[in-house]
Amino acid sequence: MADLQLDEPEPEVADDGVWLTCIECGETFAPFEGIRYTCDSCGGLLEVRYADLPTFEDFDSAAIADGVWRYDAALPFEEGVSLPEGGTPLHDVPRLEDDLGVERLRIKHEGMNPTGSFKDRGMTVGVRVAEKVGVDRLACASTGNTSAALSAYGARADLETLVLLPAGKVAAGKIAQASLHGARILEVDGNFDRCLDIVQDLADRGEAYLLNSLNPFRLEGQKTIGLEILEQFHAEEGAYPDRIVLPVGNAGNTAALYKAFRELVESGALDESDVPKLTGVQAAGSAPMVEAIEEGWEGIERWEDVETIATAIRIGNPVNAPKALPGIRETGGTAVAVSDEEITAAQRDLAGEGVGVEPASAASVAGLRKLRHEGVIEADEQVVCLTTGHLLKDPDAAAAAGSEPEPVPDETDAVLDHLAE
Ligand SMILES: Cc1ncc(COP(=O)(O)O)c(C=O)c1O
Ligand SMILES: N[C@@H](CCOP(=O)(O)O)C(=O)O
Repeated sequence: MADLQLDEPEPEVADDGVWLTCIECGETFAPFEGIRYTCDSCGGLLEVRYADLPTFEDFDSAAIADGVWRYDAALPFEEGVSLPEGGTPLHDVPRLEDDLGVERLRIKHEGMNPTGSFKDRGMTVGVRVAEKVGVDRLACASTGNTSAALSAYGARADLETLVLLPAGKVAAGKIAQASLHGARILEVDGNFDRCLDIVQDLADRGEAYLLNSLNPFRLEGQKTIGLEILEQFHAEEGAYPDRIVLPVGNAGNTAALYKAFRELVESGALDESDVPKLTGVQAAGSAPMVEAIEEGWEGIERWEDVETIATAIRIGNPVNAPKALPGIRETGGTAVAVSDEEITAAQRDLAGEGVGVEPASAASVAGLRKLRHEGVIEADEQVVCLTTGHLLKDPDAAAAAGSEPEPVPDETDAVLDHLAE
């Protein structure tokens, strides 16, 4: 990794060893005074910085199952608004591992979080910050999972929650969650990126506290995915994974995992050579990050028209691209686009090993298959695929990918006859 950029001296604005730094111009800000999501001077993305960076010994609670707050030494607080979250399984998938022909394949299933996706890890920190800075209303744009998580954590904190969703493009389970947790749901006649434009406008006008991944505190919670993978994999396999393959939408996870690894390298806990290669997967119908990597561009170009069965990653303007593109490049990773057919096939592959995921999550395994086929990922690699959301999030996609129920009469003999057919 060329430039870790984490070694700046603690600025005067720091609060208890925590501050915000602009990744573009380096300006620093007090973390909890005033509300800002981007740099006042240049509009660049902000990153949370710490005077003390942790080593693995600082993660001292008893078990991985303790989840996000096991990693409080890497976070701005000792506790958050918690349901609780994290501590997700790292599944073995022996048949898929064999079929794909890699030395080791494990599945980090973030669908096992309280609202069924990794977003909970970000919200436990983000909603805690909302409490600290004292806001009346939380808001997000969402392809579904962010809204489900924000609604639940907003309800937990007893804060008003507003979610803006692209009309007709959000899976049923996610709308049901936002609805029952009591969020006000606005269905926008436009795609996710337009919803986020509007939420940013609302936030700039002081109408709501934005809790998309543009909010740097969200990514602090999501860092714990990377910390957990390293600890779990090392405990069970005796080494760190060579590569982490993950679906990419707004590119928050790619940015968050990269930051987790940079901080560990900076503290001396992780050797640079042990940092896993971050490998992003997008749906072919919404792949601006893949385009930027393939073309060698410094930044992405926004895609106005996006379409995919994986509605969670139907995103044409990934806001975290300035943090995530270096994450992919500096770790020696890559990015690949997969078709909807490849995504559905991977969803079936995972389900066949008992791991139920939504389409966007299956993109990681589809991407691994494609890169393995192309020889980019080699047979001797130890790989973790991140599956980001639970199968029940999108029951329609699951039913369409699965088998049809077979009608039978209510007689045992008739059932046996049917089975014998
Ligand atoms: C299920 C699921 N997978 C993957 C993603 C992409 O994650 P990121 O936006 O962090 O790239 C999202 C949302 O963006 C999601 O909801
Ligand atoms: N897939 C996301 C899109 C928004 O991502 P965020 O991480 O910026 O909140 C969703 O579930 O809405």
